[in-house]
Amino acid sequence: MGEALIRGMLKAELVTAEKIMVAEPDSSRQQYLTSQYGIGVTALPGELASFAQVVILAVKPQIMEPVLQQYVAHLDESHLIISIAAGVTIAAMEGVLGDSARIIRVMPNTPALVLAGASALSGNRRASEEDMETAKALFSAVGICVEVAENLLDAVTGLSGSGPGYVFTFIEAMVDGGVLAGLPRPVAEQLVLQTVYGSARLALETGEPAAVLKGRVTSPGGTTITGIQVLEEAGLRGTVMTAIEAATQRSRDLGS
Ligand SMILES: NC(=O)C1=CN([C@@H]2O[C@H](COP(=O)(O)OP(=O)(O)OC[C@H]3O[C@@H](n4cnc5c(N)ncnc54)[C@H](O)[C@@H]3O)[C@@H](O)[C@H]2O)C=CC1
Ligand SMILES: O=C(O)[C@@H]1CCC=N1
Repeated sequence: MGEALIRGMLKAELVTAEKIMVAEPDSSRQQYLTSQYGIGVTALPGELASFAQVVILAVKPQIMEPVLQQYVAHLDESHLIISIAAGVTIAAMEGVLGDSARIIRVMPNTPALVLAGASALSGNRRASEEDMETAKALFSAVGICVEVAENLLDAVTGLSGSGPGYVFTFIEAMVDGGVLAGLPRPVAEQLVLQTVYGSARLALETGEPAAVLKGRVTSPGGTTITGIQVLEEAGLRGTVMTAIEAATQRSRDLGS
């Protein structure tokens, strides 16, 4: 996800490559990032802290605490700390960095890579209005960005953070359905991706509720309502809701 943000921010021309440095312990990843994006790389927390005014934490939640311990001696109130880690609370980060740290949590998603991300953020009391505007500018450059209360970030993670995973699973299933109906897979893939893209654009650009837009597809006694009946009988809606609640709970568990 960190790389998606790098690519998105460079593509949005929000920052130039020389303004970005990545702390990455894996030397092969270091070489890849430098050659791919022309950005600075280091394995040294001190070098990163000296270079950056905004530090984006994009390591897995399971290792956030030990990683913060590596940085605590190098970070101070001059740094804006932005974490994209699922579940890791501001309080947990303040527990390592101290309660004078300026911390903002953001939950983005991978479409940020093509400037179509969905992010939500929440800051601690030390994060100034300017800090919040900085974070909003960073993540608005790669999609939409909304502010929520921190206790809703688990729901954001379960919904839009993980959401591309649900959508890609549905896309896979639709493509397989097209193949089952006799279409060559490449043709089915092309049609499915455009259908999902077009449907999302139709909803975004008309602002009409999904139920209304669905109504315009479901001809009486037609094919669509026949297919939807199967989805409803299989409990599609309830299953999707349960999946999002389960992912939300996983986010809570990662933070506990
Ligand atoms: N993958 C996604 O769609 C999203 C992920 N996130 C969050 O982003 C974070 C990263 O997730 P992924 O990108 O999926 O994991 P990842 O494993 O692809 O990336 C984590 C990166 O951290 C690096 N790393 C490990 N130890 C390090 C250290 N000591 N110092 C610096 N870098 C270190 C790894 O080399 C790796 O490149 C997680 O906290 C996740 O919750 C948030 C939103 C969406
Ligand atoms: O699956 C995960 O834990 C990460 C956080 C949201 C999307 N991917």
